[in-house]
Amino acid sequence: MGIKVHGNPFSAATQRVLGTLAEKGLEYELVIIDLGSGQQKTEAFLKLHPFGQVPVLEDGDLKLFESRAISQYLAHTYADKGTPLINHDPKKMAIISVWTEVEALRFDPEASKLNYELVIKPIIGQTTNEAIVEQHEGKLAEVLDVYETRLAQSKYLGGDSFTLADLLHTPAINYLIGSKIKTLFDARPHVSAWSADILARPAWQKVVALMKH
Ligand SMILES: N[C@@H](CCC(=O)N[C@@H](CS)C(=O)NCC(=O)O)C(=O)O
Repeated sequence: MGIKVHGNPFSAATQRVLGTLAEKGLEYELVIIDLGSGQQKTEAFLKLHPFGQVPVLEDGDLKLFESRAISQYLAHTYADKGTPLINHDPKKMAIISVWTEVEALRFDPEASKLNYELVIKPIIGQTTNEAIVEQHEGKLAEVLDVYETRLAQSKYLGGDSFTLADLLHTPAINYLIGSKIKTLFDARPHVSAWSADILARPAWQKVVALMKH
């Protein structure tokens, strides 16, 4: 039995997993879950994901949820395939882990709220709350100041090469860059160059192509 992803090509969390699979050059089947109709909350789907969200990964008899845990699993299990997203040296891996934690705990809380207000709400016919945007824009700017300093010293967040630490950011940055928040990236030359670099990767472009079908 091959790899199966239950998700939606427009979901940033699903895209994290699809981006990892693409970097690893792994074949998979994407089972589309219709989030608009609430398919993720059906009894059948709750058996795969107890919180009723996407993505879910099935690899043989292993079933996983949480996109970052799935990406970690793929990076470790298929370490010798495609792009090496982790490092076997414990110190180098620790630095990658610092930045995967920063993504989850500092970057994403701001980025996902901004994406909800600026990207998702217009799609689902709701009005953007500008006060919420302003609040999280300020917080994201503070986070990106730290990234600017880091990326002035290191080509990628986790070190000299592209790793999971960079990859996990790609879906949210892809959406943010298409919104007015792009100015926060443009104002920081190293962040701007890094974002352009990770968005141009052929593996990410494969994920983008799935949104156009
Ligand atoms: N921390 C989770 C977040 C998953 C998540 O928020 N999924 C969204 C799509 S990006 C979802 O399923 N939304 C529908 C819902 O919550 O009902 C992960 O990284 O997998």
